[in-house]
Amino acid sequence: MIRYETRKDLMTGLAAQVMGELTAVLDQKPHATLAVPGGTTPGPFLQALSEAPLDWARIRVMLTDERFVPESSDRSNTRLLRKTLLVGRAAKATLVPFYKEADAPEDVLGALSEVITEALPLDVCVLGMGADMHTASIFPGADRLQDALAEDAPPLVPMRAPGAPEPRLTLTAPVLATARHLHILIQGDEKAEALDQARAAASPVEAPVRIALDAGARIHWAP
Ligand SMILES: O=C1O[C@H](COP(=O)(O)O)[C@@H](O)[C@H](O)[C@H]1O
Repeated sequence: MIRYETRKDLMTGLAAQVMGELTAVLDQKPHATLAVPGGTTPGPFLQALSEAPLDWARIRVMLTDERFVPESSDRSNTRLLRKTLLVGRAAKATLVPFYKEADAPEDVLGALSEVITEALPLDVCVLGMGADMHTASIFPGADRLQDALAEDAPPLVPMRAPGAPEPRLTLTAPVLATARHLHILIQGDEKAEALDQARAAASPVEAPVRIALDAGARIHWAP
């Protein structure tokens, strides 16, 4: 685990690492795909990354997961992305959509899966984690947990869980675990304790963040 002294150091330090990884990827191929989390943690990291001197026109940006709410909602991860990352230099990046208006995520699953699949595999993936050890929108006790963890899971699945107030769409374990560069971004003692609990857990069924831990993700933490 990389321990930063302050949350500011955490956000700028991770942004610098992601910038380095994206630079190396773009040296090797025409396009790079970056996946980032939503939620309450990553805002300052996304802001720091938006100023990185990268050839953003060659970068596709997607979320690791989305709450099934319109962008007008404060709970929209897409809204967070537009306000923090897709500004300044990074405004030239291509946003891979994770939401389309409909009654239920199942109604737009086919269309979204198509565009998301075209942008895979992930070159760089930054994941968040909840205190309940969920990552992306793969929650313990979720209705389609086993589907999302399966080796042959499709890239995207809808998810409903007791701890999630709205339905979700999430990237699945095979997509996350095969990202070329994989990071977990967390802060605070509660998350550090949850991570210890996940390390001790029997499997990703109990602690979905184990998908990333077992795949060798680098953990970035500050108090
Ligand atoms: O609901 C979500 O939760 C996780 C963790 O979010 P945080 O607010 O505890 O930082 C996040 O990684 C995920 O993208 C989001 O949809």
